[in-house]
Amino acid sequence: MKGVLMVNLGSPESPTAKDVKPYLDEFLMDERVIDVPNILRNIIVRGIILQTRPKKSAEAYAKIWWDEGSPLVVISERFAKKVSTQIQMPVALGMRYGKMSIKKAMQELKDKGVDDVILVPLYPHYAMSSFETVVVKTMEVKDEFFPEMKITTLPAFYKNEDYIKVLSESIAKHLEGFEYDHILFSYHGIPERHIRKSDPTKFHCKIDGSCCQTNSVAHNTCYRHQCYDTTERVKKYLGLPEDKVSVSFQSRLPNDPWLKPYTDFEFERFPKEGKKRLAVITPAFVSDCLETLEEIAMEGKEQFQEAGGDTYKHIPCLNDDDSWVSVMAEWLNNWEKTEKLPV
Ligand SMILES: C=CC1=C(C)c2cc3[nH]c(cc4nc(cc5[nH]c(cc1n2)c(C)c5CCC(=O)O)C(CCC(=O)O)=C4C)c(C)c3C=C
Ligand SMILES: [Fe+2]
Ligand SMILES: [Fe+2]
Repeated sequence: MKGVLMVNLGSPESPTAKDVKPYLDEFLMDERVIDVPNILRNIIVRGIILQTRPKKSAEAYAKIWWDEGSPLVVISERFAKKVSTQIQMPVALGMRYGKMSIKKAMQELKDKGVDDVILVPLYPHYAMSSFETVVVKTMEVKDEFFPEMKITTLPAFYKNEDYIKVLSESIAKHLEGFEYDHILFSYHGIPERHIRKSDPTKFHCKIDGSCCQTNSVAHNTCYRHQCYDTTERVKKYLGLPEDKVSVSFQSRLPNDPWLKPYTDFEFERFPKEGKKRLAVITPAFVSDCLETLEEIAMEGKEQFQEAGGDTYKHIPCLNDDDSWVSVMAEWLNNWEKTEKLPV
């Protein structure tokens, strides 16, 4: 019997340094997130980052935490539940990091008689630190604990027409009545090195956009290409003027060059260029989370207004929007016809 395994990133158990520390430890010790040799990763993560970051992160989480728990987890649960009412197979939700593990979710499916799993990484774009690590981890869990299970995966849906339509229409709805000078598409950043590592041709990706018009298999795994592609498609769908839309990348750790332009630098720049009414959309995430609710909706607004900006609007992620739920249900109900990740 078929069943659906949805996987999102995960969150700490509570917004306290005590719970943030083990969560960040598991997350940042992932070799696809901090991709340096194990000994060096140990030094960077355990010797440096985890010495101070858990306290700072816990304070940030506390600002956005809901009575029901972490927004990312609660929203993912609502989404999975709504989708399950529109399809004829069991749905389980797992997280790549933290206590709501992929193993627990797979066990839940197995207990319901599922042996044919549709894996849905809840990321629109492919990155080794998001989509790829979910697929690899799920395969490891399958091989170790559920060898009899078959797994097929929904590919990154960044250019899928149904997705672009619901994303665009959600943006349009939230923009109603908001006069803006500019719309910023702010995506989660990744180190530039990750783009080169994910390029199967090893020479295509130039990280400056000059390669993106040349057809290449590299685009199937190029996070930067896919972020710009989503933006172009939404721009076209909504007929947004070229000069009123741009892309940036948020959230980075020090030392490495990360994808540019950096979102916080853009917040400083726009008011100086007369762009004083700003809307920000965060399409790397399907669910609102720390990175959108704190970094963009709170910190970003403050940075923009301190730099001379006037009105500011963070457009929510798709979350458990009914049209988005219907699109996902449609993909799953028509799984035979839905595009699958090649194995
Ligand atoms: C090397 C570090 C990181 C990479 C690479 C990275 C990629 C990446 N992350 C997401 C999605 C999310 N990240 C979130 C939080 C978060 N991310 C990093 C680091 C990297 N992410 C850190 C240290 C944190 C924690 C924040 C903090 O403590 O300061 C979240 C939010 C989680 C939540 O509970 O709300 C999401 C979602 C993607 C999609 C991605 C690659 C494209
Ligand atoms: Fe992240
Ligand atoms: Fe490219």
